[in-house]
Amino acid sequence: METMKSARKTESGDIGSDLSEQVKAATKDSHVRAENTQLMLSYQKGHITLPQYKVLLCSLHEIYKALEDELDRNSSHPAVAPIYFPQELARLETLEKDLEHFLGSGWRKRVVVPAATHRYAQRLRQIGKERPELLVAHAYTRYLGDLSGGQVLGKITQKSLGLSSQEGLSFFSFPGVTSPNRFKQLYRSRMNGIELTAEERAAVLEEAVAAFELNIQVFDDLQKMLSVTTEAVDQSAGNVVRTATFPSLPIVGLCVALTTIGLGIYSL
Ligand code: HEM
Repeated sequence: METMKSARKTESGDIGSDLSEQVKAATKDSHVRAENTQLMLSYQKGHITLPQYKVLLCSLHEIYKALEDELDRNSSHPAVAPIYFPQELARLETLEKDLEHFLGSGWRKRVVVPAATHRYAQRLRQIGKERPELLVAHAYTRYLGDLSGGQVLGKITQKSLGLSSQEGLSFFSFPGVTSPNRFKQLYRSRMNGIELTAEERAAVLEEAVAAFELNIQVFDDLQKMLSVTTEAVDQSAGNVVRTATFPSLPIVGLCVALTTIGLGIYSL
């Protein structure tokens, strides 16, 4: 197997031959773009509202359902097994708990996601079937992002929504991970141990950039949905959350009655 020794130089120095370093370098610009989407900027300013957060949870549910279905199905694939940590990382159940908390027991019938979320989930299912070695790019993008920004975002969410307890915030909690930094190191070393041909490695790097792009598109789609309402509020010169209709949104089974959306956010 090839290990691709050619190192590129950046302002921060040698990237080296480790997959984890190469992925980080390849997605550096995409990360800056993701951080600077309007939705992420709003989130960081603490401008998230409950209706907005519910819509975000719906999209995350769709994404993690596809990601974790495919990781589970391919858990013994040589490029998946080393980075398969369902006990420590799985988010699907936490999202379901949070959705039930915020939307009630009928939440499954009330989820709506924008087209970009649907495309993201489709991509995950496609590579899970056709090129499972690319799943590492998606798992890296979501889970290492969750572990990196999760604690801070959890606190911002709690404050923004005025929640007095941790209820509804399971998504940000990783009880199986004692130290996110140490776990990230372990995860990177597992990534670095995956044997890939040069072609596969190049495809993983490309897929990681695509994974960030899919996230950016989800944020932008959510932002567009939310801005419909913002305009309505602006016009009424009030602070009341208005009814918003999104005729182009495909309904994915369940949903948030999108009758009350302000503006919104992400996760990492
Ligand atoms: C509110 C916006 C965001 C902020 C403030 C933020 C901040 C950060 C910070 C501080 C780190 C740690 C960097 C380091 O350890 O060197 C990080 C890492 C990371 N973030 Fe974000 N992030 C944001 C959005 C996102 C999004 C939207 C994604 C992808 C969906 C993402 C994916 C990642 C990944 C994969 C890492 C791990 C990088 C690595 O160590 O290889 N982040 N982020």
